Amino acid sequence: MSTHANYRILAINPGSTSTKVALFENDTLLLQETLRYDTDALAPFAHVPDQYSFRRDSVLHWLEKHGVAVNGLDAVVGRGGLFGPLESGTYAVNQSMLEEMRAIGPREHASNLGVLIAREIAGLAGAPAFTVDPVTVDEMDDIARYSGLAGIERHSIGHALNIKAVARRAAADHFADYAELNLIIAHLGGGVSVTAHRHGRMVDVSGALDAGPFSPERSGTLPLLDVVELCFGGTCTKAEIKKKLIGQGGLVSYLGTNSAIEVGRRIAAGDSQALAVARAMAYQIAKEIGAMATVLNGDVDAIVLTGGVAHWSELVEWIRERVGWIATVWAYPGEDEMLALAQGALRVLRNEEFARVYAPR
Ligand SMILES: Nc1ncnc2c1ncn2[C@@H]1O[C@H](COP(=O)(O)OP(=O)(O)OP(=O)(O)O)[C@@H](O)[C@H]1O
Ligand SMILES: CCCC(=O)O
Repeated sequence: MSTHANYRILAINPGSTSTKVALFENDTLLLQETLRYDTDALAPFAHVPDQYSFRRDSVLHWLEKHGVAVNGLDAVVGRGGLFGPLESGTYAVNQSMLEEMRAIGPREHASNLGVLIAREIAGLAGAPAFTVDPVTVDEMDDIARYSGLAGIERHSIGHALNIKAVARRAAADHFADYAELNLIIAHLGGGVSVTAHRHGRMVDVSGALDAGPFSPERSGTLPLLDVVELCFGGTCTKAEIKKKLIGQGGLVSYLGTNSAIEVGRRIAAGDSQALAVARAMAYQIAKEIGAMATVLNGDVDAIVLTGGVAHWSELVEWIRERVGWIATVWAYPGEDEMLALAQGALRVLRNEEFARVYAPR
């Protein structure tokens, strides 16, 4: 029998067109929904922080609809956000975080709203607000920071929340501790992050937004001089170029869809272009995994594939064919970021971990 108290935890995960909400009792899911917003509903907001009240109200309405009393919550945990670089862990939401997440500018990202909404609802509940493994978790080795041009550094931006949760889960499933293993973990979602983990630290990250393999909707690394031409060719604005690279790159640019499921269907129907592009995406992912093997000096216990695209068994096989010689490949398809958020909060509520304090570096 458990000796723990029971904790009610609300988890909030804002994505570009939806906010996922979930209510947990400890790590048991009680309710979950994806609150989807029409393009029209978000269109009036010029900047991500402008969506704050609209999204907060949608979460409050959801709680009301399900008869969930706000003052019965023991913690609220929001996904974050493009903070400055920080260590992996659970953070108590503080003023520095709120200020950074309210800022308008180049670091706007839908997940920035997670801690803002969490802090306000936690305030109503008289409960703590947390965030867990934000997208800027940075445990990179210093050597990995060099880009090749003084003044520009490589940065650690990726799917840290799911990657860290899967790392712990995969290690436990194989009777090991994450801190004992050397792993390469690739999150294959709308964006792709390929990461090297040395004994529990994520020491290199391919860069989910602007580098690494192409993905369903991102271009990844591109030939630089062609990008310079694109920027100064006079045909696109800065915002259009960013959108081309981040929302309309990868599968979208080649095939007009960000759905790997749709690409699989086209291949099954004999579409040779879809097959060539999908094989190229697998090739680039495998190549980045190979690069991460060198980061770990070839001492790799396992390669872990996760995220929605890891459901695609054919693509997983194409990757395995190229990297299987490095280490065994474990597939953990999908993601459970809501559970990862709740578990991060729970570790702190149960005093298994301290809540970290964010201070911009
Ligand atoms: N069963 C499946 N077979 C093939 N592809 C799938 C399957 N399920 C989901 N996908 C693909 O996974 C991709 C979305 O992955 P996921 O849900 O992890 O991404 P996301 O949450 O939108 O973005 P990100 O993970 O970058 O934050 C889509 O291209 C989708 O078509
Ligand atoms: C940067 C990682 C999260 C995302 O895909 O936007």
